Amino acid sequence: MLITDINQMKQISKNLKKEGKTIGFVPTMGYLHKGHISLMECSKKDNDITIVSIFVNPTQFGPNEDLDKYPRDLERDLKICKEVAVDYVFHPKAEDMYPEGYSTYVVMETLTDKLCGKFRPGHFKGVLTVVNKLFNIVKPDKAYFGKKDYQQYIVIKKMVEDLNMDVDIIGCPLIREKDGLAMSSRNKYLSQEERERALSISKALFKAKDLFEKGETNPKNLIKEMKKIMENNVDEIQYIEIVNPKNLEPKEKVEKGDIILVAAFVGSTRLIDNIEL
Ligand SMILES: Nc1ncnc2c1ncn2[C@@H]1O[C@H](COP(=O)(O)OP(=O)(O)OP(=O)(O)O)[C@@H](O)[C@H]1O
Ligand SMILES: CC(C)(CO)[C@@H](O)C(=O)[O-]
Ligand code: BAL
Repeated sequence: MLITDINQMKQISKNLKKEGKTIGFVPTMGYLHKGHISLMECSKKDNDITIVSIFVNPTQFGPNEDLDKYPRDLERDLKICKEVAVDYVFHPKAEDMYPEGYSTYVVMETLTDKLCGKFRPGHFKGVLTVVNKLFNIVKPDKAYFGKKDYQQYIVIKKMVEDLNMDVDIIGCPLIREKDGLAMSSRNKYLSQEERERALSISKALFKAKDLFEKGETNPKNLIKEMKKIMENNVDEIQYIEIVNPKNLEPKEKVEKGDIILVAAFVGSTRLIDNIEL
C-alpha cells in the first residue's frame, strides 16, 4: 500500500506495534534495482511487516550535485514493491519532510569528514537527519542498509549507538551485475561506452583482492595496481583507500577483514564501490 502522508504512516506503524508486529524498514531513494530488492527480501525474512521508503532526500545533495536529474519512476518502483510483496511503501513529499522554517539536523563529529564526506560536504548531515526522521515516523525494529554505501552503513550504525536509538541496523551484501559492476540507480546515467569504462572499478577491486590473497599486504602496492587498471578508464579517481572496516581509518599493513573503498567519476557520473578482504 502506498502512503504519502507522514501522520498516516506514523499511525499505521503505531498500530502495527500495538498489535505486536515486528517492522523491518528499507530506506531508499527509489529507481529500484536488485540491490534494493535484496534488502527487501532480507527484511521480509526477519520481520512480520516490511516498509520501504522512496524519498530523494534534498538535504544530502550538494548544490552542484544531481538532485534534479536523479532518476525517478514511482510507477515502476511500486510495481517492483508489489512483486516483492512489501507491505507498505512510504513516499513523502519533500515539502512535508522539510516544511518552511525547518531547522534541526543531526551532525556526527567523526567518520563523516573522510572518504565520501570529504568530497560531499554536508552529505552525511543530510543522510543522518533524514534517516533519523524516517526512523521516528516508521518506528522500525530493524533497518536494512546495503554495504555498497559502506561508509553510510557505518555512520548510521554509529548514530544509532551514540543516540541509544531502538533499532537494529543490518548491513546487507553488495549486489553486482553479472559483469561485476556494482548495482546503483546512477548506472542509468552511463552511456554504453562509459559503462564499459566503469567496469575498470570492480576489475581493480577484484585484482587487489587477488593480490592480497597471494600475500601482498602493503596498501600502497595494492592501490598502485588498482590505479593502473582504473587510470586510463575512469575520468577522475576521488579516492582509493584501504581501511579498518569499523572505524574507517587507513591501514599501514592490510589484514583480512579490511575493506577497500573507491569513488570515481566516469563522465559526469560519480560511482562508489568496495570489496571486503
Ligand atoms: N548494489 C547494491 N547492493 C546492495 N545494496 C545496495 C546496492 N545499491 C544500493 N543499495 C542500498 O540500497 C539502499 C538505498 O540506496 P539508494 O536508493 O541510494 O540506491 P543506489 O543504487 O545506491 O543509488 P545511488 O545511485 O544513489 O548510489 C542503500 O542502503 C544502499 O546501500
Ligand atoms: C539512506 C538513504 C535512503 C537516505 O536518504 C540514502 O542515502 C540511500 O538511498 O542510500
Ligand atoms: N546511495 C547514497 C545516496 C546518495 O548518493 O546520495
